[in-house]
Order: sequence, then C-alpha cells, then structure tokens
Amino acid sequence: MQIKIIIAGPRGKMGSEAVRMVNNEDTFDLVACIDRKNGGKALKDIESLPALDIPIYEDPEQCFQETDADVFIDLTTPDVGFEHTKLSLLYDIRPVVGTSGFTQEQIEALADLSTTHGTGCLIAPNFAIGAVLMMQFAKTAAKYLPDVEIIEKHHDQKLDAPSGTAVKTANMIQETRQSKQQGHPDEKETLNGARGAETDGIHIHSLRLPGLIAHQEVLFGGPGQTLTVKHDSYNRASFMEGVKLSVNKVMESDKLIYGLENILE
Ligand SMILES: NC(=O)C1=CN([C@@H]2O[C@H](COP(=O)(O)OP(=O)(O)OC[C@H]3O[C@@H](n4cnc5c(N)ncnc54)[C@H](OP(=O)(O)O)[C@@H]3O)[C@@H](O)[C@H]2O)C=CC1
Ligand SMILES: O=C(O)C1=N[C@H](C(=O)O)C[C@H](O)C1
Repeated sequence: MQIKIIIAGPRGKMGSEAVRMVNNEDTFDLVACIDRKNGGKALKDIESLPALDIPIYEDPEQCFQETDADVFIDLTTPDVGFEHTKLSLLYDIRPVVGTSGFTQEQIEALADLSTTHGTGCLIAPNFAIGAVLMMQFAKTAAKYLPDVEIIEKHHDQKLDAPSGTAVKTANMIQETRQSKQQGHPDEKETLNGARGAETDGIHIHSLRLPGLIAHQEVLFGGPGQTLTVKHDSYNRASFMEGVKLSVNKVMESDKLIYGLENILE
C-alpha cells in the first residue's frame, strides 16, 4: 500500500532531509508540502531538494482540505507545529511530529483530539534510535544512581531550550527515580542560571554552539563513581530511520503516541 504524505517545513534542515527520504521510499508518496516561502527562493529553485511536481501550500488549512493524504510530517517551529498538528487531526490526517518545544498542556490537548477523532498521532522528541536507547539506559540507571544531571548540546539555530530530548529524558528518569533535590541544600547561585534548569531536582544544562548538531550526556553520580550515557547525532540522516518507522506505525494507531521507544520492537 502507498502512504500519501504531506510535509511542513520542506526547506528546513530536517524538512529537506525528510523530503529526500520520502522521495527515496518506494511505499511513500509525497503529495503536498506546506511552505511559507518567507521571501526566499521557491522550493523548485533549491538545488539540494529533488524536483517536486506537487502542490505547495502557504495556508495549512487549505492544504489539509484539498489533499488526499494519510500522514502529515511536521518539522517546523513549536507554535506553528502545534497549530499544524491540531489542524491535521481535525482533518483526520495522521501527524508524525518531530518539531520540539510543545508544552505538556499542548501534548495533552493533542492526545485528547487524537483520541476523540480516533486518528493516530506520533510525537517523537528524537527520531534517532541511538538517542532513544540513551534515554532508556538513563531511565534504568536512575533507579540505582538517582543523582543525575543532563547536558544537551545543539547548533546555535535552535529555537527551544531545553531540547525536547532533554525534557523527555527527565520524564523517563522520573518514572524510575524517587523524587529528590540534588546538590547541597544551602547551595546558592552567584550568577543566575549557573545550575541550569531544574525539574523535580534534575538539572538540565543547554549549550548552543555553531558546529554542533544534536548531542546529549546524562551523568549519574554515586559514592566514588560516575556513569555517563552519551549520544551524538552528526547529521540529520541519523533521524530518518525513525521518521520512516513512525510513518509506518502511525498508520496502525488510533491514539497519540509520545516517544519512539513506544513503537520500537
Ligand atoms: N524529533 C527529532 O528527532 C528532531 C527534531 N527537530 C526539530 O524539528 C524542528 C525543525 O528543525 P530544523 O529543521 O533544524 O529547523 P529549520 O529552522 O531548519 O527548519 C524549520 C522550517 O520550518 C519552517 N517554518 C517556520 N514557520 C513556518 C510557517 N509558519 N509555515 C510553514 N513553515 C514554517 C521554516 O521556514 P523558513 O525557512 O521560511 O523560515 C523552516 O524551513 C525543530 O523544532 C527541531 O527542534 C530537529 C531535529 C531532529
Ligand atoms: O533542534 C534540533 O536540532 C533537535 N531537536 C530535537 C530536540 O529538541 O530534542 C531533537 C534533536 O536533539 C535535534
């Protein structure tokens, strides 16, 4: 069976990689794109993209209304991605969302909409299989070594901090770790932010530098020992196996799935 796909953000770093991946998959058909143009070149003039003989929409609602599609892939920005995903569910087109930076409330709202419509939806904070394994190993380690800090490092064009991966890692750690405040009870920051962001006592430090792609270390400490679980993405192709798997799996789902670990066999 052919899976008909819409992509939003086709000229972006991830979106352009997804366009190439979909074009190279025999069972996937790219049927439309949502692209705001943003005063830049037309999609057809972007050398790194394959020739696209499909409708390109600026208005997402018009795209969902007029396009016969099975799956919608969003790789845009947090605010826009949330609106796109809502609309896609309203039109019963299954979203696969890589866009990060959604709040917990937004994810819950999308889960409700997905269930009400019986339309599958997959939100993956990280599509790289290695990153998912890193999160799972961290979840296991936290059971035995509950003192943990997360360092995530990304390219300097990233809009959201902390990364979706870091937030998801903290959530997964909370599933096995007893709630605790870490560090000295009397510790004080002499420079605001020195101890990073904090959720349930877990500190998250976000680094942004040119040259980086997507990297994370989860550090655990116990008496006389530390353990580091680390993952690096060196290019955006690292995410594409996960996008492929998500497109196939969302076709079989009638509710929202949050995290690639829930579809890995
Ligand atoms: N889940 C995962 O594994 C991964 C997730 N991500 C996430 O994916 C998202 C995209 O990342 P990345 O590709 O690096 O970012 P880019 O900035 O390269 O791409 C984002 C694209 O979204 C487009 N866009 C912005 N606003 C709109 C709009 N109103 N309508 C249509 N398109 C719009 C931009 O268009 P324009 O060019 O005109 O500004 C741009 O092309 C981010 O949220 C990132 O965190 C990234 C990597 C992996
Ligand atoms: O913006 C990125 O690049 C990435 N964003 C995702 C996140 O916020 O975790 C996934 C990956 O880290 C790359």
